[in-house]
Amino acid sequence: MKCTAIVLAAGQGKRMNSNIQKQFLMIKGKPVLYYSLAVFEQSPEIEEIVLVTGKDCIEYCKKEIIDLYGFQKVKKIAAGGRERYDSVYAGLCACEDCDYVFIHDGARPFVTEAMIKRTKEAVEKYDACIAGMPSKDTVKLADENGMVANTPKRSQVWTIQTPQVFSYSLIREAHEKARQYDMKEITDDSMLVERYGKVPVCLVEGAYENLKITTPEDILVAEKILEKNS
Ligand SMILES: Nc1ccn([C@@H]2O[C@H](COP(=O)(O)OP(=O)(O)OP(=O)(O)O)[C@@H](O)[C@H]2O)c(=O)n1
Ligand SMILES: C[C@](O)(CO)[C@H](O)COP(=O)(O)O
Repeated sequence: MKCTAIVLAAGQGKRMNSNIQKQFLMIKGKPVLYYSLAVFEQSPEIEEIVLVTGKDCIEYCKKEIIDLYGFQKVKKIAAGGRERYDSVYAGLCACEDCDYVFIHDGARPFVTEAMIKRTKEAVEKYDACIAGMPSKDTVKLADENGMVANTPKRSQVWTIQTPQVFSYSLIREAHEKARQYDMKEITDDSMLVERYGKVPVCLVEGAYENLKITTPEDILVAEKILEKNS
């Protein structure tokens, strides 16, 4: 079974408020994007990596990341799109003969081999699975006036991460279908399978450390995690 990782690095990082896109910011001397690529590169489960980045960043990624760190499994670099789902779709179109696809945010440097193994086992059984963790906080749903509408039971609330792993045909078809409609509320790939995929999506343990670098304080947390793990 051929497993391909699509690593997303085409976002603008507006919430980071930095003139360098967050996936290229340095943490402990290496770009954020390096860390997840290195885990997929080393993983015996992953045969190929498709990197998705901005059209203007393809040359930079080739020279300063893929060649510099010697990533052999990055077989394709695709140009991403305006929204995350456009970039995922570009990645899916660049995959060749792939059975399972691991979709991962390049802005999440702390994916691990254990997560890859757990999601691989789950996808073989269910065709669709996503990494996440039970919510540590109570979550409220708000109404349009900023008032509390509802409190879901915390034991049923998970915060969702990547990798999100699917059988290739299932996620490709879900994306094709969704592209016929308004996708503005779509923030992850699981939502497309939930709507169009007709199979339940399995939740798999990720890690609280598997944070997405989103705002400036996340860089400080990421540095601390790297120090602890080194
Ligand atoms: N058009 C896009 C938007 C996002 N991403 C990627 O998807 C991941 C998660 O997205 P997010 O944290 O929302 O990144 P940005 O869109 O870059 O951030 P922001 O929303 O703050 O602009 C990141 O690795 C980002 O590079 C992408 O490849 N293409
Ligand atoms: C897919 C995702 O990482 C799940 O948490 C996330 O939804 C992508 O980024 P965003 O911050 O929601 O745009």
